[in-house]
Amino acid sequence: MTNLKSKIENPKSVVILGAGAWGAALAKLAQINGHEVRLWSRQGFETMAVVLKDADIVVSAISMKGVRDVASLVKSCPLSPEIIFVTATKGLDPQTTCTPSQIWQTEFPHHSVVVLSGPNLSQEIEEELPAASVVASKNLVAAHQVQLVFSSSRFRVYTNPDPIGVELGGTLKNVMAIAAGVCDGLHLGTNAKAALVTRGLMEMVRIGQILGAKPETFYGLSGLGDLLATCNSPLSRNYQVGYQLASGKTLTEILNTLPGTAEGVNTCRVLMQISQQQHITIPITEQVYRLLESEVTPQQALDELMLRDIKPEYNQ
Ligand SMILES: NC(=O)c1ccc[n+]([C@@H]2O[C@H](COP(=O)([O-])OP(=O)(O)OC[C@H]3O[C@@H](n4cnc5c(N)ncnc54)[C@H](O)[C@@H]3O)[C@@H](O)[C@H]2O)c1
Ligand SMILES: O=P(O)(O)OC[C@H](O)CO
Repeated sequence: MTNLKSKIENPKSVVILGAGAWGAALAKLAQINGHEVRLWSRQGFETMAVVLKDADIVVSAISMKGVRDVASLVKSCPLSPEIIFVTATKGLDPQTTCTPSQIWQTEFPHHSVVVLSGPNLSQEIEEELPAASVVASKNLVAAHQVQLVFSSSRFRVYTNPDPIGVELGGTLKNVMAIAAGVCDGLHLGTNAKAALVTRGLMEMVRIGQILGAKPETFYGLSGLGDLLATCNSPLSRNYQVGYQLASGKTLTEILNTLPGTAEGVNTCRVLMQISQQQHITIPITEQVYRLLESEVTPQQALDELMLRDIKPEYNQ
């Protein structure tokens, strides 16, 4: 354990890849702590090689669709063998169904990869409201280094030894946030929302266990915590997708005006591939998928869920 008051004895050179909402908020957190921070974006003027020079920690806050290309670009640059990679993306690769940390670890097998995830709506972080998050890695020394970079009196960071669980907690909840937006958009009430989020958490645990996560991780900040934040906040882009679908807008109309990325749309499609390959029962995700594909209306999706076979609570 480290006393926060004595923390900035060793400032790091931190590179943030992606200057979107989350990249900018993470850059601010590290800067406030006295670290040297450089931001790379595909619209920027500096080359990746120049930005990465002398970096200690490289944080990816790129949307899922860009992770593979950006990781290969980083690989083409000269790098110190000591660099720690941090991934803050909440998505799944549609081609391989891999998580972002699996992509980074495959590209950089000899480097430590740390997952950063938690209930972290970027606008609230930018406003310096208090929040907590998790850094997870098989290498807990590396996770602790990243914990020191971001921890402050406004941002409390915990370490965790289950990177795939922490990563999937943040990724799978985006699909549930779309469903929660629909629930609120249809004015279904507090009981319905509680049922949806609780059953959604069970669905997340079921998928997560098959993909190698520890079930208990989903009851922490990156699973339950992020569900509570994202399923209840109009600041969440995923929640907004669901809310606006319930009001009758098409997905194309919604995505055309959404500020930034709603990863749950792509994640839902990838989860349908995984559930078919692995025979996992994911009824809420399936209805969100059918809604996104315009196969059902929000009301029909609700009816399908309510009229499923009755069963014990702790059984599929
Ligand atoms: N905004 C939040 O509150 C928040 C919080 C935690 C995690 N996240 C996650 O962080 C990731 C980024 O979210 P965001 O809110 O910053 O999204 P954003 O849309 O604001 O920014 C996305 C960033 O990715 C870059 N990008 C996209 N495709 C790219 C490509 N092909 N090549 C290079 N760069 C590319 C964009 O240029 C931009 O810098 C998402 O996976 C999201 O789920 C977001
Ligand atoms: O705006 P969203 O829906 O991508 O949510 C942002 C973060 O994941 C909340 O933790």
